Amino acid sequence: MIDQGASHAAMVRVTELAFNYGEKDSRVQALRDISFAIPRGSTCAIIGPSGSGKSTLLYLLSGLLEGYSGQVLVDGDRVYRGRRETALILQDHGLLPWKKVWDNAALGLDIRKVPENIKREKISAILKELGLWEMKDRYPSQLSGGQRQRVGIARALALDPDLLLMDEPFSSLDALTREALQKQLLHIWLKDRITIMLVTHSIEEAVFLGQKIIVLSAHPGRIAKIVDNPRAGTPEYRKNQEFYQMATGLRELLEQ
Ligand SMILES: Nc1ncnc2c1ncn2[C@@H]1O[C@H](COP(=O)(O)OP(=O)(O)OP(=O)(O)O)[C@@H](O)[C@H]1O
Repeated sequence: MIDQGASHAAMVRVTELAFNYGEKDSRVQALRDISFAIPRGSTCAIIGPSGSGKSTLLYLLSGLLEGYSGQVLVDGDRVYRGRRETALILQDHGLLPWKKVWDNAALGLDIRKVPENIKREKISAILKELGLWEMKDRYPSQLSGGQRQRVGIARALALDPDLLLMDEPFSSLDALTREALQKQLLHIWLKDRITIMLVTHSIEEAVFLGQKIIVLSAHPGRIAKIVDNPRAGTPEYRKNQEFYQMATGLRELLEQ
């Protein structure tokens, strides 16, 4: 009998996932034997060396990549391209340079033809929450990297996602801006309890944000370890001894 209850408890459930790019001679085995479950409303960081399949895994979870073997369930259903409640934020934020901050943030709602009054209310609230209200009439070229990233986050949140997938969202930012945005993300998570999965190269970021940390190894990408990190998401964690122990343990694992 299929255990429906167990499937639904997890927001994301991946079982024996494998994925290759290309065919025959040009085949690249990107992922193999990947199994994990992410509880609804929790956070997960995916970390691993270059080429270990982190981005590939995120694209599979978003439904952008198909042709995998194994099972990928999102909210109990087989993953599919265009799931409305899944938001994917890529490294370049995907902002349109010719549109102002307001219109960039509203893009997803425009595509979905959301009525003007609802759109206005929603975008106003989100821009204010993310500290972008004063910049609503600027173009992306007139923003800092951190502000641009926040517009990308605003656009994603406007769609009321239940699953937020982020590919190295803060990698191009300086340390202080990065920490400020990490805190802002936590604030949103605590308020809305969205399930968040993010790919990162930063061990500290993974420990600070990921209640579960999936560590991948390379060639092909496999799970090296899944670490439970229940204190992630608490603002004071970064200053704590446990934080350093967790980060040191992960560093040793990645250096093996
Ligand atoms: N479009 C593609 N065609 C063929 N091979 C690809 C393609 N995209 C990625 N790969 C290969 O698949 C493997 C996993 O790539 P992926 O980008 O998912 O890794 P990653 O862990 O995100 O890497 P990085 O940390 O460098 O961004 C790598 O060996 C990569 O060369």
